[in-house]
Amino acid sequence: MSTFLKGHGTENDFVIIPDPENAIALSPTAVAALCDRRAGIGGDGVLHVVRSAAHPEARHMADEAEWFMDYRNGDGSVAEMCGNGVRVFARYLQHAGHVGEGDLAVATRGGVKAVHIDKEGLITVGMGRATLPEGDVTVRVDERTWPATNVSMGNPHAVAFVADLAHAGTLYDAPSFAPANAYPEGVNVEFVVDRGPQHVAMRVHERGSGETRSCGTGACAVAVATARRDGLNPAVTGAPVTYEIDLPGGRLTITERADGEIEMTGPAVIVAEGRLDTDWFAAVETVNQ
Ligand SMILES: N[C@@H](CCC[C@H](N)C(=O)O)C(=O)O
Repeated sequence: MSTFLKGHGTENDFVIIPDPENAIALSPTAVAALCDRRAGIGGDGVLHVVRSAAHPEARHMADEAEWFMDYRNGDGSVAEMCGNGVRVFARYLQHAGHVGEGDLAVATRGGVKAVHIDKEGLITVGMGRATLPEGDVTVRVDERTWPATNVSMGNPHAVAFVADLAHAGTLYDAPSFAPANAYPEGVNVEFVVDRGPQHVAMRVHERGSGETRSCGTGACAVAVATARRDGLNPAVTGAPVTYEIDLPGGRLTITERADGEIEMTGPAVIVAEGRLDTDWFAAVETVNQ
Protein backbone atom coordinates (compact mmCIF):
# COMPACT_ATOMS: atom_id res chain seq x y z
CA MET A 1 0.00 0.00 0.00
CA SER A 2 1.37 3.42 -0.79
CA THR A 3 -0.85 6.13 -2.21
CA PHE A 4 -3.23 8.21 -0.13
CA LEU A 5 -5.03 11.48 -0.70
CA LYS A 6 -6.58 13.95 1.71
CA GLY A 7 -9.86 15.70 0.94
CA HIS A 8 -12.75 17.46 2.61
CA GLY A 9 -16.36 18.48 2.08
CA THR A 10 -17.30 21.55 4.14
CA GLU A 11 -14.33 20.60 6.35
CA ASN A 12 -15.54 17.07 7.10
CA ASP A 13 -12.15 15.61 6.21
CA PHE A 14 -11.14 12.20 4.95
CA VAL A 15 -8.10 10.08 4.20
CA ILE A 16 -8.70 8.58 0.76
CA ILE A 17 -7.19 5.15 0.05
CA PRO A 18 -7.40 4.15 -3.63
CA ASP A 19 -7.56 0.35 -3.80
CA PRO A 20 -9.47 -0.62 -6.98
CA GLU A 21 -8.99 -4.37 -6.60
CA ASN A 22 -9.68 -4.45 -2.83
CA ALA A 23 -6.21 -5.72 -2.08
CA ILE A 24 -5.98 -3.93 1.29
CA ALA A 25 -7.84 -5.46 4.24
CA LEU A 26 -8.24 -2.17 6.11
CA SER A 27 -8.54 -3.13 9.77
CA PRO A 28 -10.25 -0.85 12.31
CA THR A 29 -6.81 -0.29 13.89
CA ALA A 30 -5.33 0.82 10.58
CA VAL A 31 -8.26 3.19 9.95
CA ALA A 32 -7.90 4.74 13.41
CA ALA A 33 -4.13 5.12 12.86
CA LEU A 34 -4.64 6.83 9.48
CA CYS A 35 -7.21 9.21 11.03
CA ASP A 36 -5.04 10.07 14.05
CA ARG A 37 -4.34 13.82 13.76
CA ARG A 38 -0.97 13.63 15.54
CA ALA A 39 0.47 10.20 14.77
CA GLY A 40 -1.23 9.59 11.41
CA ILE A 41 -2.53 11.55 8.40
CA GLY A 42 -5.58 12.91 10.24
CA GLY A 43 -9.23 12.81 9.29
CA ASP A 44 -12.80 12.29 10.46
CA GLY A 45 -12.91 9.08 8.45
CA VAL A 46 -11.48 6.99 5.62
CA LEU A 47 -12.82 6.66 2.08
CA HIS A 48 -11.60 3.29 0.79
CA VAL A 49 -12.05 3.45 -2.99
CA VAL A 50 -12.80 0.00 -4.40
CA ARG A 51 -14.37 -1.28 -7.62
CA SER A 52 -17.83 -2.59 -6.69
CA ALA A 53 -17.11 -5.88 -8.48
CA ALA A 54 -14.10 -6.44 -6.21
CA HIS A 55 -15.91 -5.96 -2.86
CA PRO A 56 -18.18 -8.60 -1.32
CA GLU A 57 -20.51 -5.95 0.13
CA ALA A 58 -20.89 -4.16 -3.22
CA ARG A 59 -20.75 -6.87 -5.88
CA HIS A 60 -24.55 -6.83 -6.21
CA MET A 61 -24.39 -3.11 -7.18
CA ALA A 62 -21.62 -3.48 -9.76
CA ASP A 63 -24.00 -3.28 -12.76
CA GLU A 64 -25.26 0.12 -11.57
CA ALA A 65 -22.13 1.68 -10.05
CA GLU A 66 -18.53 0.88 -10.96
CA TRP A 67 -17.11 2.28 -7.69
CA PHE A 68 -17.90 1.44 -4.06
CA MET A 69 -17.35 3.91 -1.21
CA ASP A 70 -16.15 1.68 1.65
CA TYR A 71 -16.58 4.37 4.32
CA ARG A 72 -15.15 4.05 7.85
CA ASN A 73 -15.49 6.39 10.82
CA GLY A 74 -12.35 7.78 12.46
CA ASP A 75 -12.49 5.18 15.26
CA GLY A 76 -12.46 2.38 12.66
CA SER A 77 -16.17 1.57 12.86
CA VAL A 78 -18.27 1.04 9.74
CA ALA A 79 -21.21 3.32 8.88
CA GLU A 80 -24.00 2.89 6.38
CA MET A 81 -23.58 6.28 4.72
CA CYS A 82 -21.54 9.47 4.66
CA GLY A 83 -22.98 12.39 2.72
CA ASN A 84 -19.88 14.58 2.65
CA GLY A 85 -17.87 11.45 1.95
CA VAL A 86 -19.82 10.72 -1.25
CA ARG A 87 -19.06 14.19 -2.62
CA VAL A 88 -15.36 13.87 -1.78
CA PHE A 89 -15.36 10.34 -3.22
CA ALA A 90 -16.81 11.68 -6.51
CA ARG A 91 -14.24 14.50 -6.53
CA TYR A 92 -11.48 11.91 -6.12
CA LEU A 93 -12.84 9.86 -9.05
CA GLN A 94 -12.80 13.04 -11.15
CA HIS A 95 -9.30 13.99 -9.91
CA ALA A 96 -8.01 10.52 -10.81
CA GLY A 97 -9.55 10.71 -14.28
CA HIS A 98 -12.03 7.89 -13.67
CA VAL A 99 -15.02 10.19 -14.35
CA GLY A 100 -15.65 13.64 -15.79
CA GLU A 101 -18.16 16.38 -14.97
CA GLY A 102 -21.78 15.31 -15.09
CA ASP A 103 -23.61 12.28 -13.74
CA LEU A 104 -22.24 9.18 -12.10
CA ALA A 105 -23.41 6.52 -9.65
CA VAL A 106 -21.60 5.58 -6.44
CA ALA A 107 -22.26 2.35 -4.54
CA THR A 108 -22.46 2.72 -0.75
CA ARG A 109 -23.63 0.49 2.10
CA GLY A 110 -26.78 2.64 1.96
CA GLY A 111 -27.39 1.71 -1.70
CA VAL A 112 -26.46 3.31 -5.02
CA LYS A 113 -26.34 7.12 -4.92
CA ALA A 114 -26.81 9.33 -8.00
CA VAL A 115 -24.17 12.08 -8.09
CA HIS A 116 -23.84 15.14 -10.32
CA ILE A 117 -20.52 17.00 -10.58
CA ASP A 118 -21.20 20.50 -11.87
CA LYS A 119 -18.96 23.01 -13.65
CA GLU A 120 -18.95 25.49 -10.75
CA GLY A 121 -17.27 23.16 -8.26
CA LEU A 122 -20.39 21.94 -6.48
CA ILE A 123 -21.55 18.34 -6.28
CA THR A 124 -25.15 17.18 -5.79
CA VAL A 125 -25.99 13.78 -4.33
CA GLY A 126 -29.35 11.99 -4.35
CA MET A 127 -29.42 10.93 -0.71
CA GLY A 128 -32.60 8.85 -0.82
CA ARG A 129 -35.57 9.25 1.51
CA ALA A 130 -35.59 10.04 5.23
CA THR A 131 -37.61 8.04 7.71
CA LEU A 132 -38.62 9.44 11.11
CA PRO A 133 -38.79 6.52 13.58
CA GLU A 134 -41.17 7.04 16.50
CA GLY A 135 -39.55 7.36 19.88
CA ASP A 136 -39.65 9.45 23.00
CA VAL A 137 -36.00 10.27 23.60
CA THR A 138 -34.33 13.12 25.49
CA VAL A 139 -30.83 14.38 24.64
CA ARG A 140 -28.74 15.64 27.56
CA VAL A 141 -25.58 17.81 27.63
CA ASP A 142 -24.43 18.92 31.07
CA GLU A 143 -27.54 20.24 32.87
CA ARG A 144 -29.61 20.88 29.70
CA THR A 145 -32.05 18.48 27.99
CA TRP A 146 -34.01 18.60 24.74
CA PRO A 147 -36.48 16.27 23.02
CA ALA A 148 -34.89 14.40 20.10
CA THR A 149 -36.41 14.01 16.64
CA ASN A 150 -35.25 10.65 15.29
CA VAL A 151 -34.34 10.66 11.61
CA SER A 152 -32.77 7.84 9.60
CA MET A 153 -30.83 8.72 6.47
CA GLY A 154 -29.68 5.11 6.24
CA ASN A 155 -27.65 5.98 9.33
CA PRO A 156 -29.23 7.15 12.61
CA HIS A 157 -29.63 10.78 13.69
CA ALA A 158 -31.12 12.51 16.74
CA VAL A 159 -31.98 16.16 16.06
CA ALA A 160 -32.34 18.63 18.95
CA PHE A 161 -33.61 22.21 18.51
CA VAL A 162 -31.70 24.46 20.91
CA ALA A 163 -31.75 28.15 21.83
CA ASP A 164 -27.99 28.60 21.36
CA LEU A 165 -25.41 26.30 19.72
CA ALA A 166 -23.09 27.00 22.67
CA HIS A 167 -25.54 25.07 24.85
CA ALA A 168 -24.21 21.88 23.22
CA GLY A 169 -21.04 22.48 25.27
CA THR A 170 -17.60 21.28 24.23
CA LEU A 171 -18.93 18.02 22.70
CA TYR A 172 -15.66 16.36 23.70
CA ASP A 173 -17.89 13.54 24.91
CA ALA A 174 -20.99 12.11 23.28
CA PRO A 175 -24.29 13.50 24.59
CA SER A 176 -26.28 11.16 26.80
CA PHE A 177 -29.89 10.07 26.38
CA ALA A 178 -32.96 9.13 28.34
CA PRO A 179 -33.67 6.29 28.08
CA ALA A 180 -29.96 5.50 28.21
CA ASN A 181 -30.28 2.57 25.79
CA ALA A 182 -32.28 4.51 23.17
CA TYR A 183 -29.67 3.97 20.43
CA PRO A 184 -28.03 0.55 20.80
CA GLU A 185 -26.22 1.02 17.46
CA GLY A 186 -25.05 4.52 18.43
CA VAL A 187 -26.33 7.76 16.90
CA ASN A 188 -25.22 11.02 15.32
CA VAL A 189 -26.57 14.00 17.29
CA GLU A 190 -27.40 17.35 15.68
CA PHE A 191 -28.00 20.61 17.59
CA VAL A 192 -29.95 23.18 15.58
CA VAL A 193 -30.76 26.90 15.83
CA ASP A 194 -32.82 29.07 13.47
CA ARG A 195 -31.07 31.61 11.29
CA GLY A 196 -34.00 32.77 9.11
CA PRO A 197 -36.76 31.40 6.90
CA GLN A 198 -35.71 27.87 5.80
CA HIS A 199 -32.22 28.62 7.06
CA VAL A 200 -30.69 27.02 10.14
CA ALA A 201 -27.26 26.45 11.69
CA MET A 202 -26.12 23.25 13.37
CA ARG A 203 -23.37 21.47 15.23
CA VAL A 204 -22.97 17.71 15.20
CA HIS A 205 -21.45 15.00 17.36
CA GLU A 206 -20.85 12.05 15.06
CA ARG A 207 -20.95 8.42 16.04
CA GLY A 208 -17.41 7.10 15.63
CA SER A 209 -15.77 10.47 14.95
CA GLY A 210 -16.76 12.95 17.70
CA GLU A 211 -17.63 16.56 16.90
CA THR A 212 -16.96 17.23 13.22
CA ARG A 213 -17.18 20.48 11.28
CA SER A 214 -19.85 19.09 8.97
CA CYS A 215 -22.06 16.06 8.40
CA GLY A 216 -23.96 15.61 5.13
CA THR A 217 -26.42 12.98 6.34
CA GLY A 218 -26.83 15.12 9.48
CA ALA A 219 -27.69 18.19 7.39
CA CYS A 220 -30.32 16.14 5.52
CA ALA A 221 -31.76 14.88 8.83
CA VAL A 222 -31.86 18.45 10.14
CA ALA A 223 -33.58 19.76 6.98
CA VAL A 224 -36.32 17.12 7.24
CA ALA A 225 -36.80 17.52 11.02
CA THR A 226 -36.95 21.32 10.65
CA ALA A 227 -39.38 21.14 7.73
CA ARG A 228 -41.76 18.96 9.75
CA ARG A 229 -41.44 21.30 12.73
CA ASP A 230 -42.27 24.18 10.35
CA GLY A 231 -45.32 22.30 9.01
CA LEU A 232 -43.72 21.66 5.60
CA ASN A 233 -44.04 18.24 4.00
CA PRO A 234 -43.45 17.99 0.22
CA ALA A 235 -45.26 14.62 0.14
CA VAL A 236 -48.42 16.44 1.27
CA THR A 237 -48.14 19.75 -0.62
CA GLY A 238 -46.43 18.44 -3.78
CA ALA A 239 -43.98 21.35 -3.57
CA PRO A 240 -40.25 20.76 -2.98
CA VAL A 241 -38.74 22.34 0.13
CA THR A 242 -35.19 23.69 0.34
CA TYR A 243 -33.23 24.54 3.50
CA GLU A 244 -29.84 26.21 3.78
CA ILE A 245 -27.84 24.51 6.53
CA ASP A 246 -24.86 26.36 8.00
CA LEU A 247 -22.24 24.14 9.62
CA PRO A 248 -18.96 25.17 11.27
CA GLY A 249 -17.19 24.10 8.04
CA GLY A 250 -19.48 25.69 5.46
CA ARG A 251 -22.96 25.58 3.94
CA LEU A 252 -24.97 22.71 2.48
CA THR A 253 -28.20 23.13 0.50
CA ILE A 254 -30.77 20.41 1.08
CA THR A 255 -33.91 19.95 -1.04
CA GLU A 256 -36.66 17.46 -0.26
CA ARG A 257 -38.70 16.73 -3.38
CA ALA A 258 -42.38 15.84 -3.61
CA ASP A 259 -41.49 12.16 -4.02
CA GLY A 260 -39.52 12.32 -0.75
CA GLU A 261 -36.11 12.09 -2.42
CA ILE A 262 -33.53 14.36 -0.79
CA GLU A 263 -30.80 16.16 -2.72
CA MET A 264 -27.70 17.55 -1.00
CA THR A 265 -25.47 20.12 -2.73
CA GLY A 266 -22.09 21.32 -1.52
CA PRO A 267 -18.39 21.57 -2.28
CA ALA A 268 -15.74 18.84 -2.25
CA VAL A 269 -12.00 19.42 -2.42
CA ILE A 270 -8.88 17.28 -2.82
CA VAL A 271 -6.10 18.98 -0.87
CA ALA A 272 -3.11 16.63 -0.97
CA GLU A 273 -1.72 13.43 -2.39
CA GLY A 274 1.14 11.41 -0.97
CA ARG A 275 2.68 8.06 -0.19
CA LEU A 276 2.33 6.16 3.07
CA ASP A 277 5.49 4.84 4.64
CA THR A 278 5.35 1.10 4.08
CA ASP A 279 7.11 0.27 7.37
CA TRP A 280 4.77 2.52 9.35
CA PHE A 281 1.71 0.95 7.81
CA ALA A 282 3.07 -2.58 8.27
CA ALA A 283 3.70 -1.79 11.95
CA VAL A 284 0.16 -0.48 12.37
CA GLU A 285 -1.21 -3.66 10.84
CA THR A 286 1.09 -5.81 13.00
CA VAL A 287 -0.32 -4.20 16.14
CA ASN A 288 -3.69 -5.44 14.98
CA GLN A 289 -2.62 -9.10 14.64
N1 LIG B 1 -19.86 12.68 8.21
C1 LIG B 1 -20.77 11.84 7.55
C2 LIG B 1 -21.45 10.77 8.37
C3 LIG B 1 -20.48 9.65 8.71
C4 LIG B 1 -21.12 8.45 9.37
C5 LIG B 1 -21.57 8.71 10.78
N2 LIG B 1 -20.50 9.11 11.66
C6 LIG B 1 -22.24 7.44 11.32
O1 LIG B 1 -21.60 6.66 12.04
O2 LIG B 1 -23.41 7.22 10.99
C7 LIG B 1 -21.71 12.58 6.62
O3 LIG B 1 -21.24 13.56 6.02
O4 LIG B 1 -22.85 12.15 6.42
